[in-house]
Amino acid sequence: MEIRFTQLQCRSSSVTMNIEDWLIESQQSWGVFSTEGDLGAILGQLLTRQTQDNALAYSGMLSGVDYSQVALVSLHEQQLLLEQILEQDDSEALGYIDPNTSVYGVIFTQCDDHALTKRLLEQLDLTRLSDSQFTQLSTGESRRVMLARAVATQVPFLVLDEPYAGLDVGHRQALSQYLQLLSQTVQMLVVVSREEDMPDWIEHVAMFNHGALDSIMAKTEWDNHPLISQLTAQSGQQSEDMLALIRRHRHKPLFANPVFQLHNGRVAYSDKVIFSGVNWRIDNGVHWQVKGPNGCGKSTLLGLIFGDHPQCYSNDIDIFGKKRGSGESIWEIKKHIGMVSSALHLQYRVNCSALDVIVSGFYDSIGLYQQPTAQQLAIASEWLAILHMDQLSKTAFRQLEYGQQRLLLIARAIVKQPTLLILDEPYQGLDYLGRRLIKNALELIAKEHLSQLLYVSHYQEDSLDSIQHFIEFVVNEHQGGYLAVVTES
Ligand SMILES: Nc1ncnc2c1ncn2[C@@H]1O[C@H](COP(=O)(O)OP(=O)(O)OP(=O)(O)O)[C@@H](O)[C@H]1O
Repeated sequence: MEIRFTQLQCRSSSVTMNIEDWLIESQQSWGVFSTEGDLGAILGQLLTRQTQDNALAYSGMLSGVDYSQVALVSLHEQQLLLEQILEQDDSEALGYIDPNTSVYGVIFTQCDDHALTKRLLEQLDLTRLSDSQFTQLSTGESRRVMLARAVATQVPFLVLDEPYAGLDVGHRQALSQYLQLLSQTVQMLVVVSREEDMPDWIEHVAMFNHGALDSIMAKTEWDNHPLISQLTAQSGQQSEDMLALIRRHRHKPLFANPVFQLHNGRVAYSDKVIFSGVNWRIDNGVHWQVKGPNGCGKSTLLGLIFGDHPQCYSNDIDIFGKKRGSGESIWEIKKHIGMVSSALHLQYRVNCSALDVIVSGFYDSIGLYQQPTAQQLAIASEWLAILHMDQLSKTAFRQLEYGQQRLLLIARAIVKQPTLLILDEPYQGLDYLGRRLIKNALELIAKEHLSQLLYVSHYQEDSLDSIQHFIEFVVNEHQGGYLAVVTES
């Protein structure tokens, strides 16, 4: 497909995309790097016209696209599929699991071809999850299923918006090799917001700065581009502003040690043990990073702390000086925890305004059902200004882009300055600047002990200097599943 953008302008809620002239020649694959705004979402929508009734308006010219021959992989698409399955889920009424919603099913329905489905399962390391329900997968597992689904459509052009988001190091490498092979037969636009996610095999890079196509270059030229260091300095200032806001509203909750303790933790689903023999003690003031490959149980472990995992009562847990299951109120515990995760993002399916989302952090609610105080509203408005979202204060959460939603959920978690701040892959969907901003802010929060961090990220570059304690899941050779090793650096 030969696609040409000429004097094209297109507006989304985060950014206005401007392209003077860009030619994607037939059989070329491109890497797209964007500093700000959800460029992947805009390009994806333009090239698929996926929302025909509500197609994204643009001025200028876009020629050469055969919309029916383009498939899109994005976090937004993933969220939509999950929502769709959850809404239609009548497995309880049916008394059996709908085969179309298994991993195999969601891929097979795209191609109606058993041999291709099996091949994709193997190529994307999904064979062992073939019968699992799509809605029960971990973040990295779902990401790979979304890729397999797109490839299963067998269209000649793929838009991959942040395809590496949520994948562990091993799966990122494997995916890069897989995409390189695929690029021999399928054209791709690979949109990334992390420098190191730009695939080595990509030959052409389009660099967008503040929404405008800034330059087109060979990959070697891009590797040494000076824009990156300028951007880093810019986001540093914004994070300082954020910290000033947090410091002003500082308060100090006190719990005796240990803040949390898990004795011989174990989580299993019928025939499958996820982890066992996990002992973990969290003391005051110590920040932790949870590590391990996709599917090892990181989110599950954090769910045991937060209290929303069904097996938290079958485990021996002490939290904030109380034994879990001893009649403690779950709300009393949640009051001291701020949480950001893909599961929470999926749960946040209410249609309140951007401002209300941040305010809801004071009440630990999904949506806002109480009359906030003037002070709470003022703090939430300051957060919106720091996130450059003050114009969107009244915009409904669900109308915002995935990355903007994620920024609001991060602010929602931080706003009450919880004792424990649980950040389970917080940067998913954030653009380059958003990620820098949040990472700097988290580093400062940790350094000043404004909250105690429990942190998950698969990227080495996301490591926070203030985190020196690690709990890492490794394969349990003897008993199956994973066990956890605690280390200090
Ligand atoms: N209800 C369930 N039934 C069966 N398996 C489940 C269920 N819920 C979760 N799992 C499995 O539990 C495992 C652990 O999931 P979890 O989300 O904790 O992984 P993770 O380490 O956070 O992974 P990632 O790095 O991909 O985010 C996954 O393999 C997932 O498929």
